[in-house]
Amino acid sequence: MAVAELTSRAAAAASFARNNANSLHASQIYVPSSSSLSSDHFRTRYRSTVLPKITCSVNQVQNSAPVQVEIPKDKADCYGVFCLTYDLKAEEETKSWKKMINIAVSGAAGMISNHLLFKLASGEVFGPDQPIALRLLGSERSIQALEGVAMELEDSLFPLLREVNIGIDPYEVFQDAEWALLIGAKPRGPGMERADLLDINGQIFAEQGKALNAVASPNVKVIVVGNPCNTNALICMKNAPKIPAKNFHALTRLDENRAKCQLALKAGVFYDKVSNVTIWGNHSTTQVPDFLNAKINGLPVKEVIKDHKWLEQEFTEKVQKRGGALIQKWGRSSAASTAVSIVDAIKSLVTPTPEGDWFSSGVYTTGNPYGIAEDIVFSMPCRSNGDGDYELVKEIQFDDYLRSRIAKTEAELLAEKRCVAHLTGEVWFIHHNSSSFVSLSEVE
Ligand SMILES: NC(=O)C1=CN([C@@H]2O[C@H](COP(=O)(O)OP(=O)(O)OC[C@H]3O[C@@H](n4cnc5c(N)ncnc54)[C@H](OP(=O)(O)O)[C@@H]3O)[C@@H](O)[C@H]2O)C=CC1
Ligand SMILES: O=C([O-])CC(=O)C(=O)O
Repeated sequence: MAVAELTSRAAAAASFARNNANSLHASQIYVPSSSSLSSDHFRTRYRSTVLPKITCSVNQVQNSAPVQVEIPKDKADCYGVFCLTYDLKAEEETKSWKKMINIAVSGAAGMISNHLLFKLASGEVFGPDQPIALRLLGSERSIQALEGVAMELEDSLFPLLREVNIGIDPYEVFQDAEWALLIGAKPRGPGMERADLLDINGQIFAEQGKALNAVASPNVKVIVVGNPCNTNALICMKNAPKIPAKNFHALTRLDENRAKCQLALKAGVFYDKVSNVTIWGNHSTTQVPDFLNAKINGLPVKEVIKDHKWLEQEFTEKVQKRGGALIQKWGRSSAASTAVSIVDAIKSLVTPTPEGDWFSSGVYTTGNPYGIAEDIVFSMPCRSNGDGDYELVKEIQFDDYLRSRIAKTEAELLAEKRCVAHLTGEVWFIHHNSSSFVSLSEVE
């Protein structure tokens, strides 16, 4: 296709391309054969009496090894308009643009991605001067659909979208990723809890953690969306020891947004008046939407909403169970609002947090100032100066109610962690004297 045939928006893309000719060649990755896994079996045992809520059915597990796949040369091909390479010379409008960033998205043919990818490509997330490359991960079952996604991206003529790669091998697709948005995972259906997905989805995040460790940018920021997202994020992090633990997030921003909406509704204000909302803990029905520290119009929520029983019961439960309520209505889990909340989560890391406010994210607890158990991924209040990193907020109040609720969600995450010991490299034993769980590190 000649540049002259492009429309004006695509022509703008072409002008950028001339300026960045070296990096502009997108490849579509077709991998016909499935990955090979090693069969290094070992056994892990669990006792349901200690952990009644989380039951693990994994008795025999496979250790995954790096995916070994060969990409036949004749199959390597770039995708449509993203194949175009241009000769040099910048045009005026692209001169001030930033260096392109690589964004990897798994589950790219799924419902959430179908909303998210177009927001990323539009510039809404990283800004109107930030060109991006999308690296889309699918599977053999979704490769056709992924091509459809790439076609729609092509047809949208986004000036900032410079490259699109699609593939089914995370070791290819995650190459040099600076952001990894890990969405691909089975969603729950009606009547299920998110933790019921651990057996099915946990392995995905072990494999993808290894791939990120091997090929992504060393400072890649990882947002895990696939459920149960906190423990999946922990699995991913443990399999990627070269990447700073602080870079891993589990998406709890949707819960924060839901909490803000319910508080606004009750107080009769627009939701932009609600701030300082923390979701503590797990993205599950034990999560704790914090109304003690939250504010409406700058005032403590408890001063504005006097019905404290409503806050403790109806409000809390509504936020905790919103995902399930939506599944009952839709027959599938929330997708559009999840995509919006992923956008919010990224923007919170790449723009400075407004003075005095904070945002929630599921992050690694080691070194946390709240006394929450170490070595889990727990939603906590964060602030960022906009460089992609964050700090935990120190000035937080606790009361007995908040502490007891936090303890419950903490216990659930510790139980989930034990269930996935085979995926995090930690092996747990039942101590023969005390009948309690001990980890290998405690035995040694
Ligand atoms: N943290 C949060 O706030 C939220 C998290 N979620 C979670 O996000 C995940 C994705 O949701 P959504 O995009 O709606 O789901 P979809 O079913 O639309 O897409 C999920 C994608 O995951 C991949 N996948 C991997 N393993 C499986 C499997 N065993 N069964 C089915 N699909 C699989 C598939 O892609 P492929 O074939 O290419 O691998 C599929 O396209 C789910 O786990 C869901 O629970 C949803 C809403 C909110
Ligand atoms: O409820 C689900 O399974 C999907 C989800 O995580 C949410 O909507 O919060």
